[in-house]
Amino acid sequence: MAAEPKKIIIDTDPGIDDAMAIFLALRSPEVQVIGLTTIYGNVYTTLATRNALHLLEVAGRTDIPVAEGSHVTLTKGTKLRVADFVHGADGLGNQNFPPPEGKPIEDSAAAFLVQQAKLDPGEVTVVALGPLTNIALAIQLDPDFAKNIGQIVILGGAFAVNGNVNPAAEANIFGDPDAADVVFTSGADILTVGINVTHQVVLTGSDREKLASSNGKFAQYLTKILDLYFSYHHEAYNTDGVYLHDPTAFLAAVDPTLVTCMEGSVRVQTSGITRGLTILYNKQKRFGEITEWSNKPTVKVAVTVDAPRVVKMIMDRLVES
Ligand SMILES: O=c1[nH]cnc2c1ncn2[C@@H]1O[C@H](CO)[C@@H](O)[C@H]1O
Repeated sequence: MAAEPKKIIIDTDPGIDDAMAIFLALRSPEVQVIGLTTIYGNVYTTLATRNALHLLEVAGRTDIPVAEGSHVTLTKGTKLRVADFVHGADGLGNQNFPPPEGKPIEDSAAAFLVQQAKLDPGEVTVVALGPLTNIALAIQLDPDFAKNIGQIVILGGAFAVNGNVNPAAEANIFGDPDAADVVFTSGADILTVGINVTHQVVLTGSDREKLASSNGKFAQYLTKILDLYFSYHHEAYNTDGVYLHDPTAFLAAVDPTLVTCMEGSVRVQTSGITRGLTILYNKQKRFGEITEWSNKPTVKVAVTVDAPRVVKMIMDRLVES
């Protein structure tokens, strides 16, 4: 008998690769998407909510609730960095889609996360695709959240490689380093997939052509919005291909055998020129003194990925009509 689908909540800032991950999730029999929560990152939170509702309408899945997340960082910062130069002013490749008809639910993202984790302790997975503010707020709102939530799979960090905002920091961690440090040290069951891994998972120009020639609804939609993402990657990285950040993190939540991990404590630099830097203590040295990593709960950090298998899964599920 097939296992019950895993309940997941996607915390998202859509976002072109977020749209891919959401559609992929809706095509994945291993999971049941029980909600989307929104956050700033690729766009501001208001637009993230609008895009989340829009994507569910495109998919014909308006039964899935959307809970709006924080408009400010954990420390109430309002100077947010949004990546409209990557995703377009509308977050979805400047396609001028009509506004959604639906509305978010009354509960905030953090309240929704707390409530769902409590309803089904140990059974809900959060796939966090943006800055970690909502997750940190949930941890602060309910001391049992870290214990109640099944697993938190994070797209975030740059472990022993350069960042994508600057040489130190990856965009999601840079978006709210204080929140990230709260989440990594919370004791929850955490798997983080950083750009050290996602930069190995590339959708090529010829993959995009395959999507374009499929009659599938998602394939057609994604072909349109991917244009801008390709141009950005061409400019920034000189490649004819795009990094599949969010879909890779989602698939790691579905099938952990797609990645291999190291386990240790992760701390985040919250100030100075390396703000947003993620450092994993790999436990190989027993330090003679107490450090900021000592006695912190451990998390899993993805270090290798079966990129061909990930790309194939993404293509198979999105090309299908
Ligand atoms: O150069 C960049 N600056 C900011 N965000 C980026 C950049 N490149 C990609 N992303 C976005 O940030 C997440 C991965 O870090 C992904 O959502 C990706 O689309």
